[in-house]
Amino acid sequence: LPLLESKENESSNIPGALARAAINEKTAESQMANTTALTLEITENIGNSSVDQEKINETGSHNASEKDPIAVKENKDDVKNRTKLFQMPPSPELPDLPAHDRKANITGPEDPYIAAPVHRLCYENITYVKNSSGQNILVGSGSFGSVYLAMYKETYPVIVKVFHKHTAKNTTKKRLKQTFHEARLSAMLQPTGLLPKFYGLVRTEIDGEVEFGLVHEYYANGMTVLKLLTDNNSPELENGLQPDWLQICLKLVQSIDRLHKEDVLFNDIKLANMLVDMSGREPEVKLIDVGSASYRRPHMYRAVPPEERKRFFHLAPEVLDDVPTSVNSDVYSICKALRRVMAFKPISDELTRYASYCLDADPKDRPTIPDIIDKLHMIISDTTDSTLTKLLNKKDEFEFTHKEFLFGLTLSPFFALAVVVVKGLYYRKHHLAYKQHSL
Ligand SMILES: Nc1ncnc2c1ncn2[C@@H]1O[C@H](COP(=O)(O)OP(=O)(O)OP(=O)(O)O)[C@@H](O)[C@H]1O
Repeated sequence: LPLLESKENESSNIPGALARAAINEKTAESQMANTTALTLEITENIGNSSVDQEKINETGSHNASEKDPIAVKENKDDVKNRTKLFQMPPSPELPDLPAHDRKANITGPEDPYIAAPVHRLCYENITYVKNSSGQNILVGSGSFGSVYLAMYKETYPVIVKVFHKHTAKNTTKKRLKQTFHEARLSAMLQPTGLLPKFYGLVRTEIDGEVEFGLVHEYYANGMTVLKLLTDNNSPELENGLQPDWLQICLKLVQSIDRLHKEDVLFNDIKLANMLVDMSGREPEVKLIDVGSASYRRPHMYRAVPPEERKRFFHLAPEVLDDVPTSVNSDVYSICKALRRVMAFKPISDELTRYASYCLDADPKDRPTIPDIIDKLHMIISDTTDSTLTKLLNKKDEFEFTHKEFLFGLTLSPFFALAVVVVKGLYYRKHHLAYKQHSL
């Protein structure tokens, strides 16, 4: 999520590929007003009574009922704010979403940012998972929101991301805009598989606060790349094997490449914003937190004073100087992430050198993402060759021989047994590692 407030940016400032998509927002907005494409769809099979409980009518008051704790608890100010922000339709549909989100430049009602369906989920289908003391389980918490664990239709583990209420810079209006921007991007990017599955939006009540929450698949037990890198006790390492960090790096860069192909800048690339699933043959990386991402336009971070810059170590220096974000600034953040991985797991000096060179370079001299992908492919093939040779030698070194056993036996049966056990364990470890690398 944006750690800083973004500023409205003139479309004339949009560089390169993004500029071609810049449109007259006003035209698009008026088009939007006449189309139903803007309304969020309800695909849930909810009966009329649930619909009534969920809907907000034109006058902005809730159809409160005993079964609707949210409606009962909503205070007048919230209702007024929401009514002002949206034209509430007298139907089960969610209110129209503002089309003019400042982080998106849409081309018209058919634009995927608008046309991708954002499903509205019935809150009755969301059950929060509680800990032993009866509190909701908090999967994670960031500067802008809290992420809770829940079950969807009592079957699918999901997370519900709810934005923090009323901080100085987080008014109801901004929060809703932010929620809907993230919802639209998540829906639009579903076909790419870059994000965990997005189920939709739910009106929810968390710790007495009424909000719209974003509902996503609970992916990889919430294991971020950063956590995997720093947490030695993570279950993924139980089999004694190290994750294939170069593959993870490659997947990470490929994800951003794919994102750019959808005309989306991530603008907040860091290892904490990537989940990694280690359960398959290859690691799978998914992006989370597209709150700062921008569609067909750059994002503007407010200039950050030097003493505060440490907090934004992952962002390109120029964007902290009021320059709009770009493909180049995403490249900087990618290289920062790669160097961070190498700082924890110094597997390849070449990658460390390459990432450092990218960070030093002038924004326009930074390599392109395809350059980085090529480089990673090269490093992976070189490293795999040398790793395989090393592993093969190690495997052979621990291979158990009859001679050793007989020799051990002449000394002591216990000693022979100890040799068998110790060598067997080592052999198994190196054999597994060899197998993993040679696949
Ligand atoms: N789909 C998901 N599956 C599992 N865990 C998730 C998922 N989405 C988020 N999380 C967990 O919740 C944490 C916070 O999520 P997220 O980054 O979206 O919040 P945020 O408030 O936007 O954070 P920040 O703005 O500080 O980067 C993540 O670090 C991750 O551990």
